[in-house]
Amino acid sequence: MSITTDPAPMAGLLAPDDLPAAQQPTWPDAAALQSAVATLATYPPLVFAGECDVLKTRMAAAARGEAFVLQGGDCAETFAGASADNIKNRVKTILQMAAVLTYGASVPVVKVGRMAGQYAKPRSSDVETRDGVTLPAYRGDMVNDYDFSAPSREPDPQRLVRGYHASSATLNLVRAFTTGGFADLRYVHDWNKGFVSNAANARYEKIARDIDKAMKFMAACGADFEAMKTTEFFAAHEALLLDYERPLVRTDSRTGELYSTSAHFLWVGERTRDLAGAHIDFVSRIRNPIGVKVSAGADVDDLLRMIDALDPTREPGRLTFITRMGAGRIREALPSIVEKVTASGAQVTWVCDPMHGNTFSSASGYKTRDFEDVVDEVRGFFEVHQGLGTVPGGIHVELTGNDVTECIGGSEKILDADLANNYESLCDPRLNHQQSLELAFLVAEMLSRD
Ligand SMILES: O=C[C@H](O)[C@H](O)COP(=O)(O)O
Ligand SMILES: C=C(OP(=O)(O)O)C(=O)O
Ligand SMILES: [Mn+2]
Repeated sequence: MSITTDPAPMAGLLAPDDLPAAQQPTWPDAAALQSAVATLATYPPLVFAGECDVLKTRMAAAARGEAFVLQGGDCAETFAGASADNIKNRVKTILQMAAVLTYGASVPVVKVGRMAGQYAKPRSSDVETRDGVTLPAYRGDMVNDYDFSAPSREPDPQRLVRGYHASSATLNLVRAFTTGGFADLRYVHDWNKGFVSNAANARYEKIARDIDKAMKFMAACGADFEAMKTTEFFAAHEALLLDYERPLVRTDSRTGELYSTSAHFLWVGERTRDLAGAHIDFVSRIRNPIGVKVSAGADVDDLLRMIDALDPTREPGRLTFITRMGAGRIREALPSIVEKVTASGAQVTWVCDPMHGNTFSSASGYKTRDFEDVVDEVRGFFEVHQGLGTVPGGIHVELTGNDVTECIGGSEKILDADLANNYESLCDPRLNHQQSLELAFLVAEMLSRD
């Protein structure tokens, strides 16, 4: 593994001032911003270039149908939420989902957390009005505070530095969990402990028993379990806040190439994927595996130009299209996009985000999603790819390991009236632990039929 510590040539190269950058905060104090950016530029990398290259090979395998990508985590991480319990529950949930998928569909699962950097949010509106008072919108903990007061909502560049430290602490714990024995497949039962018992847990227990049995059988046959003691786990977030991302780019000492060291995988969101904009320009300059969100309204010629800009050499695993079309539109909108992209010879990894096209405001006023729509969009995704003979490479889900009530439906039958019970998200509604496991069981069935 290479250590990438050389500061990137920042001037000019990574910060062309002339490109429009959507969804950036208006920092009130230019000198304070300069100082925060300069501080970030001196910090050590959070991830290494060699790890990003490994993830690229995993994404390439998923594009060929030899692996399946599971990306999951909060819509918006918060500094206060970066606690040991929250992080552990999220990691356990992803490990459980991966076990269900691997066991159910006999396919390796590439585990990627929306974690350790998912602190900035694009918003539909720059402002929020409550009881006649209008303030800047909350843009994530790396920009401002959710509390509804003028000082809290003012963007504070010191939050970029806090974001780095929170990401570093989170990633440290994730690495400890996934390489320090906790992710050992022989402890597959333990990942279920501490969660309230429910139908999905019970179903998981059954799979865990089967895995246990298989492991004991293999142990009796003299199998070597060394490789099962740890698991690969990658970090990802939206490359939104350029004042955070640019100073964390480093030169890989092996190759002289530039890498983002803020995460293994970065994606550009639906609201910032302007071909002529600063975000696409930024990710075109780094060598990490990258993603772009694609809505039902995406123009396919735009996407083809994007492929040329981001993956001119057609490098396997380099580019992922994360489609987020909505359950009602995916079956009509996705086929022509996949067809034309495939016909162009490009080899992108197709991942389904069944969350962002299915958000609505409930009668009680909460932003929510119906579990049925989430499942239906994934089903549509599989149907389209099966119909075209292309590869459904993974899913990208907003989830938490906690017992929240943010999305309606699922076998617990969460209703609109239940949303108030435990709605914690500061941005979009997440699947709770049980809904996440249920989704994994359903996707395992779709995958094994594929
Ligand atoms: O997570 C995605 C976006 O940031 C989010 O959906 C925007 O939400 P808004 O429409 O409430 O601004
Ligand atoms: C902002 C997000 O999604 P999108 O860009 O697809 O709207 C997100 O993933 O939280
Ligand atoms: Mn979101």
